[in-house]
Amino acid sequence: MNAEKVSCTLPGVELSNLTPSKFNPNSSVVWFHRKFQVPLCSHTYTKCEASGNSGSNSNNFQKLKLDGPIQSRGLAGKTFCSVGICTDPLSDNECHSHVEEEKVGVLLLNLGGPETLHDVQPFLYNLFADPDIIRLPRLFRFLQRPLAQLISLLRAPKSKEAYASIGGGSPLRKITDDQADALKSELEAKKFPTNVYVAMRYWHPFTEEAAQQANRITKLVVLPLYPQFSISTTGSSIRALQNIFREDKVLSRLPVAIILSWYQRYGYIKSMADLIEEELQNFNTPREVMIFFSAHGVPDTYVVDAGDPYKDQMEECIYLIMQELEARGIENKHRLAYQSRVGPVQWLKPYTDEVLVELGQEGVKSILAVPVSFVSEHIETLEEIDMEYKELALKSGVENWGRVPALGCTTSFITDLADAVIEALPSATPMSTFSANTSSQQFDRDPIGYAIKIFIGSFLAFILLLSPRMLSALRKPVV
Ligand SMILES: C=CC1=C(C)c2cc3[nH]c(cc4nc(cc5[nH]c(cc1n2)c(C)c5CCC(=O)O)C(CCC(=O)O)=C4C)c(C)c3C=C
Ligand SMILES: [Fe+2]
Repeated sequence: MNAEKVSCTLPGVELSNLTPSKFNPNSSVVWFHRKFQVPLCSHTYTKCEASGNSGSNSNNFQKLKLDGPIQSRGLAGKTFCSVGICTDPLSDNECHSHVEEEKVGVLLLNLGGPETLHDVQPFLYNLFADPDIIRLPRLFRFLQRPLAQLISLLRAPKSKEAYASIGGGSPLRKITDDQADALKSELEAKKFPTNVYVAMRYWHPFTEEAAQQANRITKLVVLPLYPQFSISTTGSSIRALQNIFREDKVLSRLPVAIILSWYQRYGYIKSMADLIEEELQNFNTPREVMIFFSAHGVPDTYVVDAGDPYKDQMEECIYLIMQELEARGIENKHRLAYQSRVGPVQWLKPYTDEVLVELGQEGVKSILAVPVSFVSEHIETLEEIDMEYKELALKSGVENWGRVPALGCTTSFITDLADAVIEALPSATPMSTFSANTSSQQFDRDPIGYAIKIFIGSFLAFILLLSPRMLSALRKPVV
């Protein structure tokens, strides 16, 4: 493959083999995430730049001028952007000699889910105790754990009901284990023997357990099972990893390559288009079906204040899938909406439930739902989409409903993930060490002060949570 190469060095990080998306082919600018110290797709941030680069969006990102424009390139009619990872697979010979003496590991990052109904409340506690999920101002961070305790207790009955309706637990662990096995086999078939580990953020096997297994390897590729980057998902898991790696003598020196997002990879886009094309055939009049992408939402402030690239990446992802479908002569109408909001704040709009009602009222008769932020079946596909949204759509006048399955272990998809791992390997460097002031560190320094804060925090959280608005928001349908 002959890609135009652009390379440039920042202290500790080398950017090489950058390939831009068609959105920004002549740019010589790459946006660099301060916190993760990893370069991100240049095109994702063109909007920040266009808006004068003065908004709070730019806070987390640092602009890096390259020594020449990133050249656009065509690859079977597609263009890609995989800034931060090497996008040029090495030739077979090179790959061989490069990796034979290494013991390479792949760490799959995922959310995790309760395996039994008994696990639901502690799982919810872990989720809400994550400062990347409930983002409190620094002054109120001491409220995090008491708030998590209260919110998880309040939400648990509703969540348990939902998990009960899909068989009493989340299928996420089993599916992720299957994906890990499939990826390992695929990498072996490509002559890249690796160990593949699973690191869940909020349930077993926890990130800490997985990281310990990575102790015996010489190079690690971190691959989130989220196609698009969000602070609340990939960002949170990487923060957890960085905390673990910083504390460990061996891990802190381990060369690591992090794939921040891969929604723009052609293998993924093609696999999604294949699923959609196949599922459309189940309708009597496929051309009249509305392709309805439903993405997991995040609170608005993530994007507006914290510069989360999630929304931009989601929109580009949908654009790329629709381009691929158009290239196959499929020109159906499509919509994107965001599901699974929780709590009293505003989330990304439009909301899935509201759009479904609108579509029904507008006379749309056939809808194909496409879950797009996740690659496994889970509670939000099996319960929220298949049960709640389907019922809502049918009640609103829609007559024919279908849903695209999650990618799971689809061969073309796993093959592409394997390619992403191989391409990322050359960019592995020891993880950067940024300092995070976690509450556990605070406990170590000042246990009495910490206990007082927890007590006051619990009290304030209790009052806050008893407000009628908060109560009803938390009891809203499943997330
Ligand atoms: C890209 C995917 C996801 C984003 C972004 C995300 C953000 C996010 N989620 C919550 C709150 C909850 N999420 C819950 C479950 C859940 N979330 C995702 C994915 C994303 N979340 C998945 C795949 C799952 C299901 C896991 C499983 O068990 O199958 C839950 C628990 C379920 C429930 O009680 O409704 C909560 C709560 C927030 C607040 C958030 C962004 C800030
Ligand atoms: Fe979620």
